[in-house]
This record gives sequence, C-alpha cells and structure tokens, in this order.
Amino acid sequence: MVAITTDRLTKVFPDGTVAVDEVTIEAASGEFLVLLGPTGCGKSTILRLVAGLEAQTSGHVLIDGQVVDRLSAKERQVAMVFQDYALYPHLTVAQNIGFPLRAGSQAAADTDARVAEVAEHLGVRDLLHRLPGHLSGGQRQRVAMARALVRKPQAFLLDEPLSNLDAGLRAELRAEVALLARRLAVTTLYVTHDQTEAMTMADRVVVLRRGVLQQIGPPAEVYGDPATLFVAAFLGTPRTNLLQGAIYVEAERTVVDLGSQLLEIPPTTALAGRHNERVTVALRADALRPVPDGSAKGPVLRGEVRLVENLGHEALVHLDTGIVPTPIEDSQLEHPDPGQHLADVIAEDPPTGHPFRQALARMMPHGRQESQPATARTEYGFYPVYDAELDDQPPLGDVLVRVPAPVLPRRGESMTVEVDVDRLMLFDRSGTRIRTS
Ligand SMILES: Nc1ncnc2c1ncn2[C@@H]1O[C@H](COP(=O)(O)OP(=O)(O)OP(=O)(O)O)[C@@H](O)[C@H]1O
Repeated sequence: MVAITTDRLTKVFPDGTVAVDEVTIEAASGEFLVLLGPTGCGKSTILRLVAGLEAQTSGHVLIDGQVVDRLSAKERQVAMVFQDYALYPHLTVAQNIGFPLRAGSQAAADTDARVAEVAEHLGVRDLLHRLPGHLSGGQRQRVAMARALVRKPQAFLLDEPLSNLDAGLRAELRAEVALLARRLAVTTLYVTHDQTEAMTMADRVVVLRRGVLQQIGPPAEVYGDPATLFVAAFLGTPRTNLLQGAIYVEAERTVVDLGSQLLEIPPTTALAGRHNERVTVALRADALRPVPDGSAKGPVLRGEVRLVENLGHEALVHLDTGIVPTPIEDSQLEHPDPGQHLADVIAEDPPTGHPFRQALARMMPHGRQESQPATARTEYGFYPVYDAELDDQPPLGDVLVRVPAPVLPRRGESMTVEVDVDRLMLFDRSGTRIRTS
C-alpha cells in the first residue's frame, strides 16, 4: 500500500471561496485517516483533490511519494465511494461490482473470481444477482464499497459513506468498514462530520475548520488534548462547557475568575505572564463530579439545577451557575476582542459617561446578579462580556454535569460539583490552548 500526502494543498473556487487552505497531511501506508469537521469545512474538497476529480489552486498531492498533480483520476488508482452509492440501477450487483474490471482488459473468468472474492469480503455474496433497487441502504453501500475495492486500489477514499443509513446500521457498518480497511491494509481517507465515527474508526483524526487544519492526531489525543478551542468545542458529547473567565496570578494563588465564581488552580509558571488575561475555560462533563457541599478536596462550582435529562443509566444535569459561556459562534473564535485587559479596565474603573465605558456597561450582566444562585461578584471583579443589544437576557450559563442514576437531583435544588483541575483546559482569546503543564 502507499502513503498519501497533501502538501500545502489549497483550493480557491472561482467565486473566491477558499475551500481548502494550505492543508498538509500525511496518511501513512495502510493508515485509516478520518477527516472531521462541520459542514463546509473542506473535507470533501480535499478528497476530490486527492482523487484528481478537482484541480488544486496551489500545493501538491503525493501518492507513494510521487507528485500526482498532473495525473488523471484514473491514473491515480485511487477508489472513491460517495454517500449516495452511485450504483447503476439497471445492472445487477455482480455487474456493478465488476464494472471497473470490465472496462479493462481482464478475462471474464478472472473478473467473476475477483467479484466473488470482494463480494465475500463485504458480505454481499448472496446478493450478486439482485438489482440495486431491491437492496437495503446498507446493502447498497456495501456494494458501492465492493465496486471501489475490486480493482485493488492504492487508496480508498470514502465521503460520508454511512450518512444515508439509520443509526443502528451506521454503528454496525462503521465497525465493519474500519475492520475491512485494516484487513486489506489499504490506505484510507474517510470523511465525516460525525465525531463518533471519527473517534471509533480512525487511526488518526484530522480536524478541519473553514478549510484550515486545526489538529491531527490519534482520537484519544485530539479529544483529551485539544490544541484549539474549536477542537475542544467540536469534540465532546454532551457539549463541552465553555466559560468566560480571567486569570489572576498572585504570589501564592492562581485563580480563574469566572465572574460569579472562582476556581483556584495549582500555581504554574505557564500562567505567570498571563495575569489579568481573559480566557475561555473548557470543562467536559467528565471533568465535573457532583459532591456533597463542603466535602470537595479541589475547587468547586455551585449552581441551581435548571433541568435534568434522564438518560436511564445516568442523567445530564443543566446547572445554572451564573457563569457566562463563551459563544462558540465562529466569529468569536476567529476575531477575538483585541482588548487584552478588558477585565482589568472594568474592575479598576467602573463605567462612567465616557462613550467607550457606556458600551462596556451595556455588556455587563448587572441585572442577573440578584436573581442567580451564585452570582455575587468575586473579589477580582471580572465581568464577562455579552452583547446586551443582541441578548435581552444574559446567555444561560448552564454547565452540563453527568450524574449517575439512580439518585437524581431535582429542579431548583442547589448542587456543588468538584472540578478535576487536571482536565480543566484554558484557551486564550485567539482560541489557542494555554498549556498549564
Ligand atoms: N464548486 C464550488 N464552487 C464554489 N464553492 C464551492 C464549490 N464546491 C464547494 N464549495 C464550497 O467550498 C467549501 C468546502 O466545501 P466541501 O464540500 O469541501 O465541504 P465539506 O466539509 O465536505 O462539507 P459537507 O460536510 O457539507 O459535505 C464550502 O464553503 C462550499 O460551499
């Protein structure tokens, strides 16, 4: 098998859309690489550029170390499978699978043997005489994959192949596809926007956003050690808690001020130069553990239970903490507020009639303070920012917490959760990870 490399691959469409922006990735020989990202992030375009179905604006595609920019799709000897199967409706399964071979010069007997072999691999051997119209969605997708593999391609490119299937079948097929690719040791690029698919199938995950590579690594690494706020926000079920805060570094203490609550974290030299800096705190639900009040050893967050979603084996508690979330809209991550020390300005010098200060004053969640359970202003006085013109109410500061069944809290109850500081992640205003260890 062969390695596939994209070298600063860029695609700008004629209307100016930058679909792929200097993306460099390398799939090692036999590796299963999953391209993951939200709709429109350029996943399919990368696949089409590698397949030779689209011409790049700049950069290169290399297969087995050779630049293939000038080779046609056919000459590249890669096989692509699309989500809509693209089977010929008037041909039987056997004819569909054998189609790429029949276009060549292979003898009929060889073709039949190869069709039978690959049909066996994909579990469609009993369906060879059927027409695609008489197959289920899952069977059609297996046939499409068999057709792609029949010519023993150098690489296997799959574009959301399971997205037309129902949830049960998807789960079944994703395990099968991952196993098949490994058994055949075929280098695979697999496109999906489904994080479960990416996490379960990939050797390494490539996270993309707006055509730009965010992070590449094994699933556990990308999940557990995200490089950017986008990756932290995109990977995580239930959604990752993203909270606005500011860092305060004193002689003895390092504190993350969340506006209405404080988290004291172990002092670290990594934060020494970041006194007063605004940050986003990212906490996955599994970094939070409900504890009886007063019994926690580490830092805690307190709040009022606003909603309990009972999932059977556990519940998802929405805890109103009075903390203002960092909006995960793209603009916030891409165009951070340039005022590095906004928290400082407000804390030291409360708003007056100055126009700049008035604008800031509108963004302060004063009204919320009385009505929330834990919104007494902290000693540091950090004021999270939200746009009062856009939001009548401050955005809900719900923190999602997993609570094991059967003892579930009730709506309106107070709750204390201990924060696992080892799994607390900080991001600067540009969305880049601040590593604390
Ligand atoms: N022919 C085209 N002309 C102009 N823009 C295009 C064209 N094809 C794709 N785009 C744009 O390029 C960007 C990337 O598209 P692409 O299909 O690669 O995204 P994707 O991540 O595969 O999305 P999805 O998950 O929805 O398939 C999008 O903004 C899309 O609108």
